[in-house]
Amino acid sequence: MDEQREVQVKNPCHRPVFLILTAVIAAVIITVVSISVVQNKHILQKYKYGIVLDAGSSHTSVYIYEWPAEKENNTGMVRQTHTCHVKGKGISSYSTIPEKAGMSLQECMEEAKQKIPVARHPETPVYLGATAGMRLLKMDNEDASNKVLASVTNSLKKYPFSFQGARIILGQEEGAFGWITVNYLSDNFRKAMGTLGALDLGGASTQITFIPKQEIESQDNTIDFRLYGNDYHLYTHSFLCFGKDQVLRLSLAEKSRYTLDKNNSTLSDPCFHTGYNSSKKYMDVFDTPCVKEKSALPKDFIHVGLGDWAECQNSVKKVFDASHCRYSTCSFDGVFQPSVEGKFGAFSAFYFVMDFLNLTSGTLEDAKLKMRRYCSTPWKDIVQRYPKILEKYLSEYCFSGTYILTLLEHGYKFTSNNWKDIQFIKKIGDSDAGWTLGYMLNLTNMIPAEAPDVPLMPHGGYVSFMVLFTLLVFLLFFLAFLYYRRSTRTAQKDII
Ligand SMILES: O=c1[nH]cnc2c1ncn2[C@@H]1O[C@H](COP(=O)(O)OP(=O)(O)O)[C@@H](O)[C@H]1O
Ligand SMILES: [Ca+2]
Repeated sequence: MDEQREVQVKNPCHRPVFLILTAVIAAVIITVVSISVVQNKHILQKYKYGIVLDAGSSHTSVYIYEWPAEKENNTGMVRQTHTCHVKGKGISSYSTIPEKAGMSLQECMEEAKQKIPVARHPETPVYLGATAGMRLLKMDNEDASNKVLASVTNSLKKYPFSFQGARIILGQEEGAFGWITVNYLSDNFRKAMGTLGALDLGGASTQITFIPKQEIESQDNTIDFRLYGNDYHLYTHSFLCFGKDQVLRLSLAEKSRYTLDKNNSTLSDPCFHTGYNSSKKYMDVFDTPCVKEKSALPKDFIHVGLGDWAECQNSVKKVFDASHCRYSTCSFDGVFQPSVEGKFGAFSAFYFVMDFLNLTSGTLEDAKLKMRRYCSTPWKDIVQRYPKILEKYLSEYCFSGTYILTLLEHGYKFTSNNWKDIQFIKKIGDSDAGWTLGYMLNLTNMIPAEAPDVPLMPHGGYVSFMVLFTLLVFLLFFLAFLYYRRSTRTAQKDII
């Protein structure tokens, strides 16, 4: 008995008080750690979806976006999860059979139904934005353009989503929302450390948008945003008829005035490869409001290539009218433009063409040299080298590349010095660069004017802090206990 009592005195860990204390501390640690892990962590990650149809002049694409429901206002949370390219041409090509415009969207919309969870269908917004092809159709035949819009509206209403409207967006919106997209995806709004200008090239129009250093002298070219607590004063301009397909028509129309042969049936063109020879129709050139002066081309003509880059550039330059400007500086056609400033993202056809021609890096001089070489390559060699590329695209790359270099250098006034500031991009992360994401973010109010309140520390940091803090408390208890034990032993020894 005496021995047992002695052991109990020697080993205070067996004291009930100590055991209870240890249990309480352990319980406290487990509780604190569990609470910190669960706190702020969402039990189920729910996703929301949005669908935007980009009804371009050449074709329509359907984009599906996804974002975590509870992080709606955090920048960079929305990503593109699926893209569907509608078969056939753009909706404006259905002007004589408008009912087919709506039908053309069915396949991609069925695909969207499969991709988005059924439970989310009713709350998923669907937007259709039509760009320059429909702007031109409206100029030409407003009734036809209304019928095409009615047809796509009817078709989209039949799906279980929340249809939010089909409309022709303004050129300024196309430019500004493209700018929002590239800056949102680059996380520039949160960082607030400078923004990326946006250059979009389509088939029927082209847009330039950036924050200039100079004052914006024309009201038509300004657009203001307040995003995440910062004010942005943008310069933007959309050039209708300066998309690459319309400029090709303009330049063919121009050439037809002086290069037709005696029989008026052969049109010689320095922007097409030697040996290229294709039968085309008068309508292919003149059936557009962009070509104002209709000339003497016959109903059918032969388009013949000359493969001469320098001559091609001379002919393309004629498309830019630099004869008048009522501001301190202009790009072309009397449009005000301040000096280009900062870095730019150039996407859509800027990317397709420059990527194909291998011109997405290097100097402006390199690009010109490569173009000279490429345009002088005979057509039969080009066809042999790229057997898988669609002939329509392939035959036009010499023209399109020349047009892009001329637009950037002589139109927007980029120079050899700031050429490197243009980045040719298709995607940023998973998402395509283009106006659609910015359009949806704006319409769903997903970029707030003021920066949302953020917790003091991120979730991971908060958990680590709580764990370390609890361990520290535990250690202090332990040290206090050691100190208590040592002092009781010393007291016992003193008694003995
Ligand atoms: O793979 C490609 N190579 C070259 N051009 C392409 C390719 N894919 C699309 N494009 C071109 O990109 C342009 C897209 O224009 P879009 O249809 O968006 O017109 P818009 O923006 O003027 O309304 C068209 O000129 C189309 O031919
Ligand atoms: Ca476009």
